[in-house]
Amino acid sequence: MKSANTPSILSKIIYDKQVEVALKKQLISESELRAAAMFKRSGISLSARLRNSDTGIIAEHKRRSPSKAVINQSLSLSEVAKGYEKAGACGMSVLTEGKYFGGSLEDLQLARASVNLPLLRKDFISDPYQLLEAKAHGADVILLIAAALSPGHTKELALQANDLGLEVLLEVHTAAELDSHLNDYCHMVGVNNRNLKTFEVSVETSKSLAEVIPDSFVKVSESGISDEKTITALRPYGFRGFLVGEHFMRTEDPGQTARQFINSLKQTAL
Ligand SMILES: O=C(O)c1ccccc1NCC(=O)[C@H](O)[C@H](O)COP(=O)(O)O
Repeated sequence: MKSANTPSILSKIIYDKQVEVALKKQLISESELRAAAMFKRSGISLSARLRNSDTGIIAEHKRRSPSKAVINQSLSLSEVAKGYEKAGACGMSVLTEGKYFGGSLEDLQLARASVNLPLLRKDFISDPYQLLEAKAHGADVILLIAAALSPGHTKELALQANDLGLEVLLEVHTAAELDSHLNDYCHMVGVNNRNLKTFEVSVETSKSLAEVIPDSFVKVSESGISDEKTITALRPYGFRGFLVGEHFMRTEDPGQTARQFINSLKQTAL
């Protein structure tokens, strides 16, 4: 059993990420990142797409994870991205964390070159430098995880992201995190159904937090979604976005799996 002093997986990931960012800052300066062609690009709004969608799928590219180890390491990211776009996903989430998820910023850049979907940089962000990286590699949205940041830090990063033309998805696990961290620079609130200490997944987490998320923010349910019924059960709670990773990525053709999933959702929306 873990003692109270055992660092959680989230604090380990954040610590490693901060070390990595400190090294990267020595290799690539902020002004080099700002000089990237992508800096001139106008972002695509994921929140607007979710508000106007009957299905609301944000399809994720995820090779492995702390909870599942290997999911799928043999796919072409470009083919996965094109498959998701063809399937009718509202947006794509690209895990750019390397050590625990097997992703990279090159994955984000390749996704940008492959599709016109809004792209979420899914990573563990605690430094403004990472916002510049996200913009320079073609992201439209960044994730801020309340459990990993103080409320003040969250607000600062969200404001800086907005200044770069990036939308913000704030991830919460509890009503207390929502209460302390939500600010006007966020566009979407993602309720993570995965407990990052035990890795247990329960969509009840989304249901229980739905009513405390103000309607001005797009509600997104994240993790552990593997059937259409879960989505039809979450819609009456006001959820408009559904982040799906493993369910698509564990198949040989994630785009095709996403297409069947989205088509079946469209049938139920009729
Ligand atoms: O997925 C994990 O094991 C994990 C562990 C620790 C921190 C974050 C983690 N996942 C990131 C995500 O938020 C999910 O990739 C995303 O919500 C999709 O979840 P799923 O559909 O269950 O793959």
